[in-house]
Amino acid sequence: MNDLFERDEFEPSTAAARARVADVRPAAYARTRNALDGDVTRLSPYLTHGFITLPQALAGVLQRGPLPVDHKLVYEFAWREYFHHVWAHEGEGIFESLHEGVLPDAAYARELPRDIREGATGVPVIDQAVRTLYATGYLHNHARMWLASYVVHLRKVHWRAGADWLYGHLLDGDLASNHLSWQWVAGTGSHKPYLFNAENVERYAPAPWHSRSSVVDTDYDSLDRLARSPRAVPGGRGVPVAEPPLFATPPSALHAGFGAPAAAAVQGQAVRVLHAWDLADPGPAQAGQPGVAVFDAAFHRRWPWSARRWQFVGTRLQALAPAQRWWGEAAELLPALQAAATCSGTHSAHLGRAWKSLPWRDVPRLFQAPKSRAGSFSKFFSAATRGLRQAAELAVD
Ligand SMILES: Cc1cc2nc3c(=O)[nH]c(=O)nc-3n(C[C@H](O)[C@H](O)[C@H](O)COP(=O)(O)OP(=O)(O)OC[C@H]3O[C@@H](n4cnc5c(N)ncnc54)[C@H](O)[C@@H]3O)c2cc1C
Repeated sequence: MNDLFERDEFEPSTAAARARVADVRPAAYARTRNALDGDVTRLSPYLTHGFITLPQALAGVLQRGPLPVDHKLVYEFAWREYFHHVWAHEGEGIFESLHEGVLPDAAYARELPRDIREGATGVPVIDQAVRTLYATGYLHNHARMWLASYVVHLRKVHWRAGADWLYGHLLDGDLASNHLSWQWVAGTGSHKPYLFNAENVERYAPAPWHSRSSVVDTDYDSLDRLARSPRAVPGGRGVPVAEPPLFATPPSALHAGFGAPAAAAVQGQAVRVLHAWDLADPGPAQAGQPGVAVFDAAFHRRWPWSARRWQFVGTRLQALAPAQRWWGEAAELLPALQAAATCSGTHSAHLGRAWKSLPWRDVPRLFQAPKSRAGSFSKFFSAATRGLRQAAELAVD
């Protein structure tokens, strides 16, 4: 494995998130963002887990100079909100194909083959991506697109199997961005399949990723024919790497800090309710309020995480809610919170419907989304930026 991504240590603090914002160089971003060693922000774990919001991130970037509203960075921020807009309208529907892709759903296998999970396909770009994912919990957007395209269009594995696997290993795993991006690559959420070849990899990735003489070393017409044929290309026999385990409960080192909900501990107090998607510093109104961290066991049974992600989230929650970290079903956690005089916090769509009963504030949005479901990203973006010229005219914080 090359050491291109070894520097990707994600420290679970808002100082680290702010430092990443301070490092953003918008002109270089726009010019180089497609390259694996390009000037991307690596903000995604912090955005997913609510260390910082998109309005705050953009405000930080704009402190160093104005940007037009259609700047590439603003545009990429908008993808995140677009996917959440689609999730808000489609709900559980995002976990099914939004429409038929190049082949019917039944043409794809429902399990991810072992050689892909073990980074042993023999196609360097794929095996490098899997190793980087397991080593860092982060992948550049282009690497995610290559991986998803290979899984779906060449190996004929259903996008859902790939999406569930990738979600578990990412530090920034976000159900809307992840599952809808897989659908975009698969062509079930877009109008054509995303395909790539060895030449494309050579343009944007370092030498160890180059994949000449492999199945992707061909032209786009041939790739399109492969994508439209129900026959999978054969798997590989490369050198395997162990897939890190996923955990539906916090691994033992962290588990010690979690307890059953304890109504008596919050009786009559004003508390800040924290969860994995709201890891921001306390707002002015919350200063001095005790934090209660809640983990909804049903969510984690359905969506297990890597030890790295548990560590990232768990360490931060330990700092924010040193005394009360509750683990249980929503039906136990919510009644215990009712003992508090008031509860403040920020909602996340990752928490189930039951959690809507708390008096949360909504996640602050940068873009004013259209009321009805936008049929495409470009429709969403034009509706949300109509009449605006400068990024500063968005809802920056
Ligand atoms: C198959 C696949 C799976 C993905 N899964 C996730 C996921 O689970 N969580 C996640 O946050 N992103 C996901 N993405 C989107 C994108 O790859 C990551 O947001 C991006 O690579 C994160 O790195 P960055 O912060 O350096 O991005 P930058 O390029 O620096 O972009 C800045 C921010 O803009 C947003 N953004 C940029 N590109 C996209 C995009 N295509 N879609 C949505 N938001 C975007 C992210 O919040 C990102 O942090 C996925 C993309 C693909 C193709």
